[in-house]
Amino acid sequence: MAARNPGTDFRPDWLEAVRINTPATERRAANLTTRRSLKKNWQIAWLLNAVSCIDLTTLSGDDTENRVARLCAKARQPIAPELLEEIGVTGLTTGAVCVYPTMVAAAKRALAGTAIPVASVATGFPAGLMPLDLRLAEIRYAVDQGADEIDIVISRALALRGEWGALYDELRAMREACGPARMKAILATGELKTLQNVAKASHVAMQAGADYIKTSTGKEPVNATLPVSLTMLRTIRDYQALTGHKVGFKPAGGLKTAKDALNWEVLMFEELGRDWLAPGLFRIGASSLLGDIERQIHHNVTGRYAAAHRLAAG
Ligand SMILES: O=C[C@H](O)COP(=O)(O)O
Repeated sequence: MAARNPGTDFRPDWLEAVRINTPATERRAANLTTRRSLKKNWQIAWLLNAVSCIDLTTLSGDDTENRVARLCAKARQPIAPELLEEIGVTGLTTGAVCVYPTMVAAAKRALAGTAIPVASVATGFPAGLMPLDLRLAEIRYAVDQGADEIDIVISRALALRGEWGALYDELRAMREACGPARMKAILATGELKTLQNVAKASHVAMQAGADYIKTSTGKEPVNATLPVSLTMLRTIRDYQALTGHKVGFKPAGGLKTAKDALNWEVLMFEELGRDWLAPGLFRIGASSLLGDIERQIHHNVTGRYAAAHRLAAG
């Protein structure tokens, strides 16, 4: 695990220095994913790495303890063992599981004896439209239930009004409420209107001590995109240059295909380097990505596509 980001005092001067060239960002994001083509063995390695970085997620109104237990079984054994045996891989798990606060205890029980962390969303996920004291209480509840990581949502209204100091204060209080649990700050970038706002919100979250910055809840009309991710990765790079602290990144929402996973890994590698390709600094938030990755690995290993029912991951 990477050392935690302690955050800094609020530094509005760092926000004022933010400059975004939107067309150039879009071009770079488009080029990055077309340039690199991965050979079969490398593709298997990158796909396995992606699995180890997945926050395997269920965030549905009809979640039950049984569904969470099934999700945790997949987190423990994300890829069919006979496939892994063929390529000599052991001990592969997902990066974490991610659930609602009332499901944390069930997830902890189902993952007992493993090192797989349980992440809980909190702070009135997904909209965050609750009084701050209730949002903080929800964080404390989830930590008390055993959550190792907390995925909080930012107040979009504060970002849209440019009230960055107020946003910093809220996020700092959330970071404190998290205690030993790592904090992932969800920016809900699809609702922030401009890349400039995305970059500024990223800075504020890191200054407040976020351990990861995360694009989306999965519930906005527009979730993770490559240009938004590129913008966030560059603020992570700036923040490291300014403070020496490494902050993680979590794209989330709508990532469903092996190709998506590879695209985001390439983006991480090109912009931040190898250190950011491990679960301590990279997570992929996804409820329905694992199945396609497993199909792709099966295809690369055996030369044919498996019928969906033959694979452990749905
Ligand atoms: O944080 C994770 C997201 O909820 C996952 O979104 P998804 O259901 O579109 O994969």
